[in-house]
Amino acid sequence: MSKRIFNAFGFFNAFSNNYSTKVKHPVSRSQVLGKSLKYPNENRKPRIPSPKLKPLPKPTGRVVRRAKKEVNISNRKLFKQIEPPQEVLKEILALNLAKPRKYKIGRYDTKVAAIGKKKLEQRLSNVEFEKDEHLEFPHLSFFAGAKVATSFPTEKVPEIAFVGRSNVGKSSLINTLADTTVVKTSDKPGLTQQINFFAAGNIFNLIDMPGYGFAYAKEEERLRWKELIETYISTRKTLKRIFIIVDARHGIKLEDKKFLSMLDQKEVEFQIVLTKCDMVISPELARRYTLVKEQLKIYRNVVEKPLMVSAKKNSGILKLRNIILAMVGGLERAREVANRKKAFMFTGVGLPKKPLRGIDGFPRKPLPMRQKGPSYYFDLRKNFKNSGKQMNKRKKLNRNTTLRKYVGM
Ligand SMILES: Nc1nc2c(ncn2[C@@H]2O[C@H](COP(=O)(O)OP(=O)(O)OP(=O)(O)O)[C@@H](O)[C@H]2O)c(=O)[nH]1
Ligand SMILES: [Mg+2]
Repeated sequence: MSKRIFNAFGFFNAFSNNYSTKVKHPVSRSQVLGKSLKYPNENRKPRIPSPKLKPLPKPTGRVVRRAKKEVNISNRKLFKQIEPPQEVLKEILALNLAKPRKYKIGRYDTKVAAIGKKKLEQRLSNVEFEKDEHLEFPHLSFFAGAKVATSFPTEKVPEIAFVGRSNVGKSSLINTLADTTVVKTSDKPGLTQQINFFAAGNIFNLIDMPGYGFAYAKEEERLRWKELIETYISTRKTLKRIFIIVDARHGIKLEDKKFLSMLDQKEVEFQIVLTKCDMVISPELARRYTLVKEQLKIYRNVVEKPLMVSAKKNSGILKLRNIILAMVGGLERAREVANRKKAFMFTGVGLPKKPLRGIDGFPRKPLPMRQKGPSYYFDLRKNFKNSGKQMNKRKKLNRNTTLRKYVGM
């Protein structure tokens, strides 16, 4: 019996440190008083419990929860503890960057969402925010693709490169930036498999790189891309800046860190751009921005603050555009063209429908408006239309091509 009681005490002491709400008191009263569980009717001499065995105070749920929090704190919880800065929230709101919150209360959705936005606007009304100037970007055209370092084009004009993990949105960002669709994009990682050179007028080049990290391509192929990127970065003299594109949902990953360390070694300046911001709600985005800013403190070659953009919603693009134009010395020309375009919007005169590209890639000064009225080509088209019935198919086709040549259809 003494052995059993000894065991029971040991058990009790073990539990007294690690208490849980749901576990009952492990030692029954009968055990403490010396009654056998096997033979409950057997009367034994009751033992006086030692003063150490006083019943413990009942643990509350709060105590248990606090103890757990201190032990297992996940990265996600740490991330949630970051206080979103007011000026960042204001910027996100002003640029319409983030994803709108979803409210699951039926038909009152939009109303409640609007109230939420209004409240946020009120709270941030006294926070200062600098607006970006609207500038025109020169015409973008593909002129070279390099799979090996020997096929890099000659170094003539300043170059700006876009690098990042696969499928992060590098190609989409270049498209939105230049307001075109010349760069191919895909939702499958690994579409861009060579270094693509795009000429922005004859002022500067934009470089679309293959991604690093996971992609639908062979391991050796990906290693080759990585080497190609590194060669480009270390040998190119005209390279002005590298924009590291980071997914705003995931932040800086291990591959990014390795790449940034490599840039630090090679003394190349870089700036971070958080993209796909339209897929994150505003407090999360503000937290992500703060965290990224903090993580960048260890790198020497990082320049300026990270940028937040959404290629899909075309928000936050102006700032990136202005930084690039300022770097390559195209700011004045871009401002002039933008002003001309603005004047056209007000008066309706000054610009032709299809922009005519000048030597610098910006739309050139429009030609004088043509006089309205029946022209030679107009009459030509009319004649063809009427006489079409009598013609055979081949003749008709031939005439149509001639017509197209004249009219420019
Ligand atoms: N919602 C949203 N989707 C985006 C944004 N930018 C890119 N995407 C999408 O992300 C996918 C990948 O875009 P890409 O531009 O091809 O990505 P990439 O970095 O060039 O990819 P690789 O060439 O394979 O390295 C496409 O499906 C895009 O539509 C964005 O700002 N918002
Ligand atoms: Mg791409």
